[in-house]
Amino acid sequence: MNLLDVRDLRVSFPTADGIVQAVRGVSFTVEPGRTLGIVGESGSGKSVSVQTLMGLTAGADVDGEALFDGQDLLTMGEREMRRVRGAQIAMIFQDPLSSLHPHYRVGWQIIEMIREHEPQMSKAEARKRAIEMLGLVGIPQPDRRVDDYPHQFSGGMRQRAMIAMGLSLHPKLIIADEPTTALDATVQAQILDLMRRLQREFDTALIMITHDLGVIADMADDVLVMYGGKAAEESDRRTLYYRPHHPYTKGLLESVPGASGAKGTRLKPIPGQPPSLINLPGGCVFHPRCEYVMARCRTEAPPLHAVATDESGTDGTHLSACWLPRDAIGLTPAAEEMRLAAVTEGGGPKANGAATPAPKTDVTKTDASASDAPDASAPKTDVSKAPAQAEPNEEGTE
Ligand SMILES: Nc1ncnc2c1ncn2[C@@H]1O[C@H](COP(=O)(O)OP(=O)(O)OP(=O)(O)O)[C@@H](O)[C@H]1O
Repeated sequence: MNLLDVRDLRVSFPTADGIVQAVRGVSFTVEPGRTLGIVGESGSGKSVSVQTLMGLTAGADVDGEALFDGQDLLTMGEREMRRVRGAQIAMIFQDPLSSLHPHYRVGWQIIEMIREHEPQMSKAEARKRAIEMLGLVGIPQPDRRVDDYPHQFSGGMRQRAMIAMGLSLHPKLIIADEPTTALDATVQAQILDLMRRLQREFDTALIMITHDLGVIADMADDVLVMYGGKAAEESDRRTLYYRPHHPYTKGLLESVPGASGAKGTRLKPIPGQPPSLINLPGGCVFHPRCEYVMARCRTEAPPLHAVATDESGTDGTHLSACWLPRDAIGLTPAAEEMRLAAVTEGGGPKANGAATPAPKTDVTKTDASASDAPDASAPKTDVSKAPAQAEPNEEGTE
């Protein structure tokens, strides 16, 4: 049974400039003990999706359903939500100081959190648990460091302390939002390793939000690729890396060294910028940047639908929101031929390796003032990290 079942989540923010449609109908599930990686460029709606689940998007208009252990997080009262937050769902952020208060000792903060959720526990017992947890996450001399202030810890230690705090109540689900982005590569690898180890030990489910495909390759069982507030593609990690269907996923893989299943190919950044979430382009939201754009892409938004999982067809677990043929998966010459043939037949310009921005007159607007040209307020592309080893960490390649 799914631990978390998010259905058709929609989140928008009314602002002076217009309505920011941050999340536009996203569905995903997380099973106990498994890791869902959510990946996409800056501004694709990753953080807003999970913050909404935790009741942390004040002022937003929210719609949809998010069943956690059968209970809808989106309709939960604040009191109930406070019980769930921390005890059942823990959040780990990029900046540990967003969780650790600089003026209080690290251990005291962990102890307070434990006692808030388990008031029957004595201070001494809670302190013992805090020391145990700090030891478990690799803080040296935890019985002494428990009395340190956050500034006495290095960045990596603070991140470890936040993980210790997150895990001290043995939550069923951890949501980690770019947990290692601010850390150098060695510390990042140690922290990810630690999270994997603890996850196995406690059988915790994990949602890992990142723009770094290397982190996804290291950690995720399943992957949700987001673009413009929507799911572009969903599958298990291996299918995503070796048999991507959506041109956006393919573009992400081709823009990161070592991430693409095709060896020896040249790096190719995705041209253009993500769309403004106030003025979304009509049709497929990715079409202004897509090298395989066809006539219908400019007017009809493709639904997320099952595409081929491998050569034998679909098993229903590989979903993509793209009009290209269902069998056009992967980075092989045969798949590329299939895509190019579809583009020719579909009335698009011949794909020549460069994005072909759609002419403005062709675009069906989502509202009267909409423009397909990304505007200045559009977030910048930031899937730019170059992980040393960005392939799925399992044996065998194809
Ligand atoms: N409170 C808010 N009011 C208005 N717009 C918001 C608010 N919070 C987020 N947004 C907008 O929602 C969109 C999605 O933001 P989100 O933080 O989810 O993106 P992301 O994919 O997590 O990117 P990043 O990796 O940069 O955090 C962005 O355009 C952002 O500016």
